[in-house]
Amino acid sequence: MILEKNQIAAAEAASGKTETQLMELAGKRCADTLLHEYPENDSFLILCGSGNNGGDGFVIARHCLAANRQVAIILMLDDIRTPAAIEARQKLPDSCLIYGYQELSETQFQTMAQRYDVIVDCVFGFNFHAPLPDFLRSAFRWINQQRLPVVSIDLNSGLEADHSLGDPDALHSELTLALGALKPVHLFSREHQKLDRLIPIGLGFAEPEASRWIQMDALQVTRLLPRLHDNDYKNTTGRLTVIAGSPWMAGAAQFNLEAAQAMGCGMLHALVDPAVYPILQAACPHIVYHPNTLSEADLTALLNQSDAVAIGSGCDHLANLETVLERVLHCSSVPVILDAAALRCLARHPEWLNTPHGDWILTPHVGEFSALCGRSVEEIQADRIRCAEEYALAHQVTLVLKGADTLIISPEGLRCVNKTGNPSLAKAGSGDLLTGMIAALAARGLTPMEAACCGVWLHGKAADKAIEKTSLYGVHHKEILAGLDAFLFDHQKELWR
Ligand SMILES: NC(=O)C1=CN([C@@H]2O[C@H](COP(=O)(O)OP(=O)(O)OC[C@H]3O[C@@H](n4cnc5c(N)ncnc54)[C@H](OP(=O)(O)O)[C@@H]3O)[C@@H](O)[C@H]2O)[C@@H](O)CC1
Ligand SMILES: Nc1ncnc2c1ncn2[C@@H]1O[C@H](COP(=O)(O)OP(=O)(O)O)[C@@H](O)[C@H]1O
Repeated sequence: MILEKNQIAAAEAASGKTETQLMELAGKRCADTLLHEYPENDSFLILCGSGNNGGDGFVIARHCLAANRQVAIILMLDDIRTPAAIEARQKLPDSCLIYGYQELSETQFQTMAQRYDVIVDCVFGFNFHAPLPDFLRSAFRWINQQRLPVVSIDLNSGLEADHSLGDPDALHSELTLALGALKPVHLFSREHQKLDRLIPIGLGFAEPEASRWIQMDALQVTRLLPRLHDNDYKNTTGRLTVIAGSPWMAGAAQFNLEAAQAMGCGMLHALVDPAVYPILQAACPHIVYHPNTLSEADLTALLNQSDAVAIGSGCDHLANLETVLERVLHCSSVPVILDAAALRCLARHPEWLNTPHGDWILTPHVGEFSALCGRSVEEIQADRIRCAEEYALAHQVTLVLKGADTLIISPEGLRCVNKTGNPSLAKAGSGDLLTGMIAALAARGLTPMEAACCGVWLHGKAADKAIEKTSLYGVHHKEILAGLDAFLFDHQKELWR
């Protein structure tokens, strides 16, 4: 379950518990987790803020003291502002060591931070808004530089709940305990590398009725995957046209085609530069090839017989890419998946986006997205959700912003952050496989958002399966496709009707 900041109050009210009761529950469960995760003689230094996140810290301190752990609290901000936190502070035993950060010298703070085994970060929770005040920034920067073990409660202090990042000096944690539900920022843990491990702490919240967040899992993906029927034949199992590859880059087309085939696409056509045709014919003999110099009428006829079109992977040296792309974008009534060179071409022709168009799925990595939206890579990475959403809504496209935590946004603003995959995918060619997979799913009749979410999830899952048998270094396209096949084989019964 994912809750945005403005949905939390409703979840809290629907739980039937008061703020104090929720804090007691959260604090107890966090303390139990800490006591379980860290050995008996480990001590805790709890950094508390002025809100309820700080209140959680007081409850945690009380339970850790009761378990005979060595505990000290540092009040990082001057006042305690919320009634529940004030109440939790009052319940602390007199024996609890409590210091005010402003009263400690820098050296005293640093000595304490190093003397305790674990720093528990209860400075800011979901109501933090960047930037960090300077006095905290220097403390956080120092803790991060020393790589001290930090456990963050709910959110790493300095991260913003609804955005993909927050302040660049947000605390880095080795463990974060997410309270009640995941917040959007938790989904970007690999992308911003602010936390190593996440444990959700349940508080009995119910799923919100309307959510913009789509969560994919094996069940959801197998529910969406097209079924094969006994009487199917090649034209009922997805007709896909792939426009890919060019001299010196034949492999991209091969990867598109092999991935689409592995995804069950029945009829594959490929429009390619004649120079790469002999290579592709040898690698993928089951495809029907056409030269990229096809007449306008023949290209239109080909598009009319397709259920989806993929264009751009490895097309960097395709002489007439611009003409072909313009034709595809304006004549095709079926979903078009744009990758790599097609995205760069689209960036040079923003006017194409501003005319009414069909279903387009754009699959940029952050560099390609930077060219498309005119923002710097740093600006996008600092707020991937906002940048991607503004673009998808303004241009009415399905956007697949690739990366370690690929973000998918529909033209209506539905969002999905993918959690499958691993760094074995950080290799040239991985994106070409993804394009083939999404395109095949779109050709099989999934909506653009379904095809994108399913394709990205399966691509990551295939890589996760691949590293069960091959080293991270050694995974290449064959191992990924074998991983995909292994997943589909596991679900064979559900896919055959
Ligand atoms: N319902 C639940 O799910 C449960 C929630 N629980 C816990 O409550 C937490 C949320 O608590 P919260 O609402 O009190 O906010 P929290 O983030 O602790 O602090 C906000 C304070 O920080 C301040 N502040 C913000 N930015 C700042 C800045 N840049 N620089 C300086 N100050 C800044 C801000 O001041 P303001 O901006 O409003 O003036 C305000 O005073 C949540 O994360 C979880 O841990 C659990 O107890 C139980 C169940
Ligand atoms: N560290 C990672 N963890 C998970 N997925 C990754 C990681 N690095 C790359 N990927 C995925 O691999 C693919 C790489 O695509 P791209 O950068 O376009 O490469 P290319 O075009 O060379 O094939 C994307 O789907 C991306 O999300």
